[in-house]
Amino acid sequence: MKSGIILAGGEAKRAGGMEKYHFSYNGETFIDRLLFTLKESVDEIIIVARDESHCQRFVDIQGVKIVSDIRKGTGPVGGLHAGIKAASGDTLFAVACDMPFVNKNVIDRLFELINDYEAVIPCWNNSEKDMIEPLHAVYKKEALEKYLASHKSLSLREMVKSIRSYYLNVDMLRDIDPKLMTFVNINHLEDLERLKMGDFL
Ligand SMILES: Nc1nc2c(ncn2[C@@H]2O[C@H](COP(=O)(O)OP(=O)(O)OP(=O)(O)O)[C@@H](O)[C@H]2O)c(=O)[nH]1
Repeated sequence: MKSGIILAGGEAKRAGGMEKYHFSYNGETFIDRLLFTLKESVDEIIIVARDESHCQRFVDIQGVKIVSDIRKGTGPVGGLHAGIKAASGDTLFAVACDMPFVNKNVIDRLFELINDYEAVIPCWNNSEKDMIEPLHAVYKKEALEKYLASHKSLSLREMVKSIRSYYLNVDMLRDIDPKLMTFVNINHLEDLERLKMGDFL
């Protein structure tokens, strides 16, 4: 069984404390766009809010589990921790809520490639960016549980290092997402303006 975990907490300092999941593109909120896409690829969806009162913002959404951080203030990895505890799937797609163009075919490809690995993490190996995409990645729940249970202070980077990951060069996804729009993420209000101007398209 596959789970999708949407991380919706955090402080969004770079976006002036706004709720990034509620940003919109083409009249659709980011969270609605994500839910629409994830429903096609996973068997259950979990939204991880920052705390109980933040959970209330999502209660009208049908057919999803809503949980909040247990280890509060620990960033995205804390959100993952709470999401994993609630997940019934053995494999999961973890995604940030600030990604408006997440692509179903890309998610399916990441799930297909996991085989005996503990994670499939897209990575940029070129001049555009030199980074990995752990918040648009597929993980085996068991591997994350092991890390999270045995570490008092949580670090996404450390977690990723400690598991057996397949780092998938993003160029391998261009056949299904030529401009790699799936990885666009909106962290700053200026990014949102650029999105509205069509800069990312
Ligand atoms: N549940 C939960 N989600 C988080 C937490 N921190 C970040 N996120 C989510 O993880 C994703 C990536 O977050 P970042 O952009 O790194 O951090 P942020 O707090 O949203 O933004 P900045 O304050 O600008 O760094 C986003 O979808 C956030 O909503 C957290 O502590 N708990």
